[in-house]
Amino acid sequence: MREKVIEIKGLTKSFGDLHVLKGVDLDLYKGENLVVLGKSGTGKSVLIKIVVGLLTQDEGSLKVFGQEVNSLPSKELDKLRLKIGFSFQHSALYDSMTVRENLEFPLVRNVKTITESEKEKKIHRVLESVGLSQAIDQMPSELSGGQKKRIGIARTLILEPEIMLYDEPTAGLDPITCGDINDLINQVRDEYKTSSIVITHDLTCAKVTGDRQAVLLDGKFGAVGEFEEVFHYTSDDRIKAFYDYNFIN
Ligand SMILES: Nc1ncnc2c1ncn2[C@@H]1O[C@H](COP(=O)(O)OP(=O)(O)OP(=O)(O)O)[C@@H](O)[C@H]1O
Repeated sequence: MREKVIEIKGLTKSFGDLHVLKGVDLDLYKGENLVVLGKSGTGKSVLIKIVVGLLTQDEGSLKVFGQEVNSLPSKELDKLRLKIGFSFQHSALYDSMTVRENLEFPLVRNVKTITESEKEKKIHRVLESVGLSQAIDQMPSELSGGQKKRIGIARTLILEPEIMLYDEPTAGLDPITCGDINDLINQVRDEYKTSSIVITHDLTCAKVTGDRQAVLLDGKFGAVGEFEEVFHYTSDDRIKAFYDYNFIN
């Protein structure tokens, strides 16, 4: 049986009278890219924030690597968080730092004992992985939107997380650059053996990167499965509408 790296059961989350998650069940399997789709405001980011511990659920269970996150002591929780890389929508590079310094930052902050040569090795490896070795001494302002996304992904990858969370990785990019980022997401899965959740509104990104798709509808996952299964054989008008309004290759 395939190993589950994240196991979510009956998760609920409300903000006052706003019931955002109403009993979410979802599993992430080792080595897969799982795409999470859903209309704006359906709670995709809330779900991801619960997974990384930025928010706490009201009810339900969240296990990461078999450990119930809520019952972990804070030291253990910190260790677990290091295994999860969160690639933000706005890659949030530090504008006053070079690419090298941006990549060094998470290492210095999170890895207590690291030698200069180990640091250099890691920086060069991730830059090579994202195809931007030549940008090492550039400032973020000198990079294109797609290059900034790549460096953002490199900065997350440098800690070698076992789980990657991508929040709208192709938002705001032209279709060609979107294609490059989609390829990179698949390359990261294969090269770093990551298990990933990809949040997107972009169905081309979903189709290209997703081993499985999960559609969040009214606080629960309405459909989970392979792309064809979810979008071509659905009888749910909400999922059909989602498909019809997207451009698909
Ligand atoms: N900290 C918070 N306090 C109160 N309400 C919140 C909070 N975080 C999220 N919400 C609400 O929860 C709902 C879901 O928000 P969320 O950001 O998860 O949506 P989303 O599906 O990621 O949307 P989008 O696709 O537009 O990013 C929204 O109505 C939002 O206003």
